[in-house]
Amino acid sequence: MGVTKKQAFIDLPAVCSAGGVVRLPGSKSLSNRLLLLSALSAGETEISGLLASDDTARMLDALRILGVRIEPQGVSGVRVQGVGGRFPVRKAALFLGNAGTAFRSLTAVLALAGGDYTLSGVPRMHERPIGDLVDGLRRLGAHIDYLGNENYPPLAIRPGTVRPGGCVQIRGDVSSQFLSGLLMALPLGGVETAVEVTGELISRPYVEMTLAVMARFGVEVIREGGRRFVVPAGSAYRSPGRVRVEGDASSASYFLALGALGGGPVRVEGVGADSVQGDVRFAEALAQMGARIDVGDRAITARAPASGRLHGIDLDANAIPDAAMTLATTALFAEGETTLRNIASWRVKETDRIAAMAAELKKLGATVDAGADWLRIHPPSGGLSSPPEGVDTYEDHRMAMCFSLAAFGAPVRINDPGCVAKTFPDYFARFAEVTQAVPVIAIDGPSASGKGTVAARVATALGWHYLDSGALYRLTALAAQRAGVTWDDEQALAVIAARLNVRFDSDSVWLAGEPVSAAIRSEVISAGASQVAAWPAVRAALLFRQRLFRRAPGLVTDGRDMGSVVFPDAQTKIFLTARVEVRAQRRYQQLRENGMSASIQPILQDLRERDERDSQRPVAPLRQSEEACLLDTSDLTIEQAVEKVLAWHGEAV
Ligand SMILES: O=C(O)C1=C[C@@H](OP(=O)(O)O)[C@@H](O)[C@H](O)C1
Ligand SMILES: C=C(OP(=O)(O)O)C(=O)O
Repeated sequence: MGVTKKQAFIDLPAVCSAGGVVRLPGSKSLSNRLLLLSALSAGETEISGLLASDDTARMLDALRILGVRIEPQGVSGVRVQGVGGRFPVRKAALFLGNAGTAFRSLTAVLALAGGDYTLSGVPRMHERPIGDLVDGLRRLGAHIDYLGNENYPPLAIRPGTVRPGGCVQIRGDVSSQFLSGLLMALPLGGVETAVEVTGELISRPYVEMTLAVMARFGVEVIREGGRRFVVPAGSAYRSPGRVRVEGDASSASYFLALGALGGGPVRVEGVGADSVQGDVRFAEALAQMGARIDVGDRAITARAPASGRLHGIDLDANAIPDAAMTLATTALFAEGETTLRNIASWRVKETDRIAAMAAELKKLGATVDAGADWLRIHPPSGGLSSPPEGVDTYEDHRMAMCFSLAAFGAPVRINDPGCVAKTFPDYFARFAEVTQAVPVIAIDGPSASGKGTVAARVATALGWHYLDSGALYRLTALAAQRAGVTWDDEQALAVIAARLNVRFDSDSVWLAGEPVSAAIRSEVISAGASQVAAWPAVRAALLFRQRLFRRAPGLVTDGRDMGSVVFPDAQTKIFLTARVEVRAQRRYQQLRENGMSASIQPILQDLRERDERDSQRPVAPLRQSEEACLLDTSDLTIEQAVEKVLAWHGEAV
């Protein structure tokens, strides 16, 4: 289940359990720090386990433009030829996307580098503050101009009279990346410089990570209390030769949550107890919610609580701003409310994450309260609702990944899923590997083949849900007729299909509160259904609607494109047919039993024409897909056909 960058949405099936092993992609924060310090070092550095994503691509591109030689090595490694503190290219324009870790650190480094540089990013990057860092750098004598709004990128950096030394103050309450960037840049000055943080220092573990990475490259920053850091005279980066990037602890959070929600165990490999990433402490928060967690040296495992259900928590999440987002969607399934505090930085990340999270959680039925720096989630009382318009992701990779967890409650449509490329391009494929979707038996076949009768009986036998997908097309035809819309008006029909107010119960179909089981079976509406079903816009409008029927414990569905288009991942696919003469005979008998007069010839003729139309139409034509088992019921009773389907299903599980 991969996604492309431009894909409008991905429909995640409802998930009933999760378990397995995930080898984590490299840490974004470590990858970009290691790349930068390798480039600034004397000597060559081999980095393995590097993250391949948009954020690291922006850093790699920038360093190459600055004249750093970087060659790929193996599957996920690079060899970086360090420049010994001086970039060969003294004038360049750098585009840094929405990579905070690249933008902030390169601003600091280039401000002390003595060249002419412009730094820009995507529109959202230009809304993410950088004033506190620029102020700190200007105090050191850097020459930086704002090219757009004051205190925000894009920036122009010119050679200044930079005199590191003494003590420079920097604010730490908007982003820790300002302090991290400044600290990483100061060894370029060569003289002792102290940095003093004013205001609160948020996201502190990321500063610890910065100090750990600098130490690995030979620069030991001296700490004096919690807010003063001294970069000693004569500090210079030296390559450690080889470094390996840990797995990304923030990316681990989604899979650990899956383990906690879906039974588990889910084991993430690549981070563990000795990690330098603060986000490993997400596992503790999950344990507080009741999950069973094992933290090993290089792996973490999560399982659901013995009681089965997580419970809400009240947490100061300042130290784990990224992974804390995962708690917000995990909270949808917890007992009681969850409050996340001290998360003001969420407002200036890829989007205003407090506002975005609140808006989308509400769409799923949660009650949400939010303040300037906190968020409280009350899980939906009557089960999750799944908005047909999809969950919006605000060009924020973490929104997309967090909301994949909603699939534990209902099928969910995630809009713009390609935004995960910022840190985890194959996220959805990995998600599919460790989750077990609610099973589907998809029965496709031509008109009057008996597939509906067989499917409904199989559903009853298994205690599963049943979807007669053809009924949705019939309902669209009927609703259109009632609204005075003709069956050739594709766009108007699509609007009707999207807004169908329909309810199925055990033996009736309801349209806008009125029973219509008989009305939708009339010959006129049957012909209308076939006509409206040929319109691509109608099929698109009904796609998610059909997928919404996939709920635990399972779904049996019949139609024309159930196995090929609507549920391509169905566990059991059947193409159910019968000779056209047999189908005509069955339809004839059915009509007679219902007291209608009928003769066989026109029925036969009509079925032949309908077969032709259904198999020739350009959108979702009726044909047996390769994986589908062929069930010819010409010489079978209904009971025999049902038994056959159940037997095939038994083999598939
Ligand atoms: O230094 C880093 O690598 C990061 C620091 C954090 O940002 P803030 O310090 O802005 O909270 C975090 O959210 C970001 O994803 C990565
Ligand atoms: C805040 C994030 O990114 P950035 O490094 O751009 O700040 C993030 O990855 O959640």
